[in-house]
Parts: sequence; structure tokens; C-alpha cells
Amino acid sequence: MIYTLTLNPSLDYMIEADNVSLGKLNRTTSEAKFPGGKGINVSRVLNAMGVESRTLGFIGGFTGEFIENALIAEGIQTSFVKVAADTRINVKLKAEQETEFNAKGPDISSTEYNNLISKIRSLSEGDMLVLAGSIPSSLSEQTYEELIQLCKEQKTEFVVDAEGELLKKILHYQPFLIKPNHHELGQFFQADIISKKQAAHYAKQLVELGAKHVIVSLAGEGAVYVNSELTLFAEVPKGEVKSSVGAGDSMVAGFLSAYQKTKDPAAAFQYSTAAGSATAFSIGLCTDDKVQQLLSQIKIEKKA
Ligand SMILES: Nc1ncnc2c1ncn2[C@@H]1O[C@H](COP(=O)(O)OP(=O)(O)O)[C@@H](O)[C@H]1O
Ligand SMILES: O=P(O)(O)OC[C@H]1O[C@](O)(COP(=O)(O)O)[C@@H](O)[C@@H]1O
Repeated sequence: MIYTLTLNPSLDYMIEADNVSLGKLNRTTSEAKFPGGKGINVSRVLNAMGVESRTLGFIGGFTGEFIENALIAEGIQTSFVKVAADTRINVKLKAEQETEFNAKGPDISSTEYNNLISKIRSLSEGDMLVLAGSIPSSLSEQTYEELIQLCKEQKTEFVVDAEGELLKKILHYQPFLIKPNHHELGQFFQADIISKKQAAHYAKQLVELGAKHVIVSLAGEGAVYVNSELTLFAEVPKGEVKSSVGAGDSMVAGFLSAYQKTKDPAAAFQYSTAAGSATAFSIGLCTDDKVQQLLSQIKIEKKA
């Protein structure tokens, strides 16, 4: 079973406005709300692809209730630890540019954290844990490392989608998959990464440091895949970007879903990239139909 862990879920409040002036009253032209947070998005996209998963993490208050009810309505299994304070609301503004405000989120007590540990202890060989998103500031920066050590003891495979600094500490535990975007990869290596060639150069180093599969996403410029034998570049189709929120999470879900079915990294990478673009071209996350429609437009090129 795939388990997704979202330590800091969010209600994503997506608003559109024609023009935005700081310091003035702005009115929106549309608004929508979605259950959010990286692990939750991975579960929602897996579900859209017909792959079962269970969501773990901390949720609380009316926003937490909204998220859990929405997931259950979609048929997703949830196993959250309930916390006292409200789950955060992240504001995603689409105007001439996309602007995001990700809130800090509630404090997590040590009892609540221990409840999560008990849940993670029940995972075993054959399970996979997807750790995705930021760590709430009330928890230790070592939290991912602690949880990954548990995974290692239990022979549970794991995937990490997190910022560069978090990635640094966990590569030697040999994650099954990591998916930094080019900014996160740049943060990791303190370099400016703007081309696929540069991304591949650094992704190879991540494989040498322990990652089994690495995908680097470069938004509208496409993506790069590297494992110990293979380097692939993906081109993405042009289209109207409605909101790229969750595009990276969709790539993770797309790769896991297709790899589970085919065990073929190239096919999984192509499907993953199609999922990212299908989400970018949607308000909310992709559907399997949208991914299938884009699949043949994702050109995969093998590199030396
Ligand atoms: N402008 C775009 N046009 C087409 N596809 C896009 C665009 N922006 C994002 N995508 C798709 O979404 C994927 C992930 O986007 P990116 O913004 O790099 O990730 P993240 O959400 O993790 O920051 C890309 O690899 C691509 O497949
Ligand atoms: O945990 P973080 O880093 O604050 O990110 C949370 C945000 O990331 C998202 O999961 C979107 O992530 P991506 O656009 O990187 O796929 C939103 O749903 C959520 O608001």
C-alpha cells in the first residue's frame, strides 16, 4: 500500500484577479477551494489514476474537517492524527503572474507527534511512504530523518518531495524517488540551474549520493529523469497554464502509478510529465483522461 504523509496539510484557496495592486482593495474574478498539501495531492492524483493510497499527517479544526470530508468523498482512505488548532489556509493567487502565500500552520504537540509515529510503525515491507511538503515549525528539522530511519528499520520504501535543505539529510538512506524542481535543486547545490543539461549534471550527483530515481522538473521547460543507468529529457506541450499548484505532486503520483504498472522508468517518466502538465493546464489537479490526452505530446529523449 502507498501511504502519503503530509505533516502540514492546507486548504488551498485559489483566487483569480485581473489586476493586483499592493496596498489597494482588489476584487477577485473567481475563487475555489481544494484539499491541499503535497502528500494529499499525491493521494488525490493516485486516486484519479485508480491507485489506492492512505493519507497520514496532522489535521485540525474546520479546515481539517473540510479536507478529510473531501478526501473521503473522493474514496480516499484517511488516517490523520487530529490536532487542536485549525489546519492552515494557503492562498494561491492567479493574476498576470502566479503568487502563493503558504501559511505557517498549527503547532504539533509531542503527544500528537507520538501518535503519528505509532501509525508509521505499522508500515512494513512492501509498503511505500511518500513524505512530501514542509515540516511545521513546531517539529524538529530532523523529523523527516527520524521517520525515514523508521522506514529503513521496517524495510519500507520511501519517496521524498521536499526543499533542498531537507533532501541533503536523507539521500544516504536511498530514497526510491525524489522530485526537486530546478529551484530546489539549485538550493541544494548553491547553483543557478536553468537548463535541462545543468539539471541532469546535478541530478546525476543526487543518484551518486543515494537516490534511486531522480526527476527534476523545470516547469514549462519540461523535466529530466536520471537513475544509475539512464538520463532522459522530457519536452512538455504548450498550453494555457490555469494553475501550476500541485503540478509537482502530480508528477510524483504519475511516476509511482505508472512504475507500479510497468516497472519501466521511461514510461513512468513520460506519464509523470504528462500528469504535471495536465495539472498545470487545469484548475485543481489532473484527471486520468487529461493525462492520457497529453501523453503522446510528451517527447522523451535519451541522453548519454
Ligand atoms: N507552463 C507549463 N507548461 C507545460 N507544463 C508545465 C508548465 N508548468 C508546469 N508544467 C508541468 O508540471 C511539471 C512540474 O512543474 P514545476 O513547476 O517544475 O513543479 P513544482 O510544482 O514542484 O514547482 C513540469 O515538469 C511540467 O510537466
Ligand atoms: O508544505 P509546503 O511546502 O508549504 O507546500 C504546500 C503547498 O504545496 C502544494 O501541495 C502544491 O505543491 P506543488 O505545486 O509543488 O506540487 C499545495 O497544495 C500546498 O498549498
